[in-house]
Amino acid sequence: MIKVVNVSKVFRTGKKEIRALNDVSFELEKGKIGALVGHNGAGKTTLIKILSTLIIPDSGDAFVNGYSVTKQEKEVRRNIGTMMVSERAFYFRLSGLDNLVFFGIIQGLSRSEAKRRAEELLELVGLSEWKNVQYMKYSTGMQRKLALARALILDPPVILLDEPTLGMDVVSSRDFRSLIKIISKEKTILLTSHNMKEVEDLADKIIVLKRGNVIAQGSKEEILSRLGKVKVIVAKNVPKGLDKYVIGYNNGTFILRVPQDENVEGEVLREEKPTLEDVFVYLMGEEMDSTRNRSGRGGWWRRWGE
Ligand SMILES: Nc1ncnc2c1ncn2[C@@H]1O[C@H](COP(=O)(O)OP(=O)(O)OP(=O)(O)O)[C@@H](O)[C@H]1O
Repeated sequence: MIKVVNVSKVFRTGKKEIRALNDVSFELEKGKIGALVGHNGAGKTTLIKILSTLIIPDSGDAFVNGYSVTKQEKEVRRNIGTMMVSERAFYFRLSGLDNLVFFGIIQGLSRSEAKRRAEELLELVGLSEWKNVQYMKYSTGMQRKLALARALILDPPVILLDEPTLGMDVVSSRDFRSLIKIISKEKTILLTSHNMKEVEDLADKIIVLKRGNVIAQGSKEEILSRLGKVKVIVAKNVPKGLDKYVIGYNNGTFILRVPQDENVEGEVLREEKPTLEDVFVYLMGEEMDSTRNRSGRGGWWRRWGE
């Protein structure tokens, strides 16, 4: 179980203050998969780091299996397995098996226990055939699987995964998602992702962060209910503020996926139920434009069309 209670975190660099998390609260029950979503810099990794006891919140507290991240760090560490996005801890010249045995031993297992557990986990993540191959020869997908195996070494009840399928090809990421589902039956899993299809496929609960604030949370159905239908429109012009809904551009005409009640002049091709991606774009508001168009000259399609 994970419980986050009024967590805030401000980073200070020189005179600049960045409010990475602002009064964030949510709960995730045992056996559930939670997904933290939000634009770049929304605060997802900061929250994962707080839950991993890598950084301390300025205020509020979070609980992992009932243990406080601010007061019971050791207990929290025994209850979590983490897989961070920038994974540099593995030894490149050691095999997958030797890497896992090493991490088992430094986490307190005897050599024989570590070997037994490593073999078991390599089987689980589908790397048995590659166990004696050096880590540096592993593909991105294999490296990520090994990182997941390492997170599971002590069989912790809570698993934290920061962008677990980043950089993986379609088949590997689908494979990895199946693995996450298998593991989740016994555990609480919190992951971050920018891939809305992945979130749709995996998450029992979705927590949407925007500039460090939780702006929506709930089941997939609850999040989807934030938006009525969407319409796909071919239009000659994009009304101000609706740039984020453009999905295509061709010879001076735009294709938009917009919430049904938005007023856009054009030909409506079809109306559809919204996807999570639609709701995400809708909820993110001007954030999408500011992250996509740093030039301030409008979307890629505008620049392309100029
Ligand atoms: N150690 C740090 N020092 C200063 N600022 C930081 C630090 N870590 C994070 N930040 C800032 O805090 C904000 C939240 O960052 P965070 O990495 O949590 O976002 P994120 O949602 O994980 O983003 P992304 O999707 O790009 O990984 C950002 O503005 C980031 O620049």
